[in-house]
Amino acid sequence: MTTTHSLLALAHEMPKTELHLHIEGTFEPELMFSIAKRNSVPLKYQTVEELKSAYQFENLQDFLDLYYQGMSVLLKEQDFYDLTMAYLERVHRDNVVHVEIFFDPQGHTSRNVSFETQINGIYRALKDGESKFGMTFKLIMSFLRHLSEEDAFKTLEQAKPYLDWIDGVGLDSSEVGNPPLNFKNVFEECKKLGLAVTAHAGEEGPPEYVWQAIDTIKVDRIDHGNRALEEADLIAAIKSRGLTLTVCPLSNLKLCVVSDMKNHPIRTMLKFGLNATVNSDDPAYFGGYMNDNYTALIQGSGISKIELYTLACNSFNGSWLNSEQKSKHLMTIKNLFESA
Ligand SMILES: Nc1ncnc2[nH]cnc12
Ligand SMILES: [Zn+2]
Repeated sequence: MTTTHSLLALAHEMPKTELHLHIEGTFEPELMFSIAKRNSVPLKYQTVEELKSAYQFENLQDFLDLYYQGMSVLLKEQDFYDLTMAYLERVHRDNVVHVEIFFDPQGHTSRNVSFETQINGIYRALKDGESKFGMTFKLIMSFLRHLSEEDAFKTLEQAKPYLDWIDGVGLDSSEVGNPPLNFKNVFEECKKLGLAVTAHAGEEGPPEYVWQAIDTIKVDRIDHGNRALEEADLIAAIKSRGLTLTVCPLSNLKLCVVSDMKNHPIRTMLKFGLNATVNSDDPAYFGGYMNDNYTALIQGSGISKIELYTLACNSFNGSWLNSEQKSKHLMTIKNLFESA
């Protein structure tokens, strides 16, 4: 018999990949205070505890306001390196073996921190993480959807010298009122440049935004996708195209996208045959990294061993690893589940 205890052990032990992670959302208050101090940037909060007590959100925008405030202490290449390395060290302990991380260039260039400064720090940490932990990675540049498409094009120009380091592009920030359609041309250009494409859709925004992401932007993956479950035709379209959904349980709870883990839609997604995966989104703000997300799902929504196995496989299948790398990890997972 599979007990909750043995499922938790399996979930923690199995190799994992994280496909939906904003590096700026891994900024732990302790590190934020230490970087703020060395850069002589004042913070609105006096102590770590005071800052943490502000992490009460009623919706996505409440969180984004704090998220942009937090990242404003990142000024130098070393700051981006330290932020990224702290995340890699943390998730290495969760048996994460591959990461595909977002960064938000416009959140920094808007404060006169150059694209070069950001990417040099992030990429150097990712390369060091690869040598130190054997952790492979992909880097995804995300456009802020509350800004214009023109601004996104400017960012793409800044990225051009670094395209060898960038695997894909994403679309994030305030969803409602900022549909994927507004970014049709810039994503077309990104596709021509050979970049993979993903977009946040259906986190708070309506099913129509998910349609736009798949039909107009022609995404390779959907970030969140919760509200796709409101339309049977949309579920069928996502399924027939074999698109992966990068679902974020603790994020959904913290941002009131779901009211209780008991009602989390991930099991429904699996029942419909959708390729749902588990991810942490902004772990420093939402109360947990990868294993915490699995723990919350196992304890809260009662997922079974076969569902856990499907989630583990979906993550590698939905990653941008090559087929040989995928097969290697999938075999490890299969052996682990068979012997458990
Ligand atoms: N959950 C989220 N949704 C949209 N934009 C984000 N930026 C960081 N986290 C985000
Ligand atoms: Zn996100």
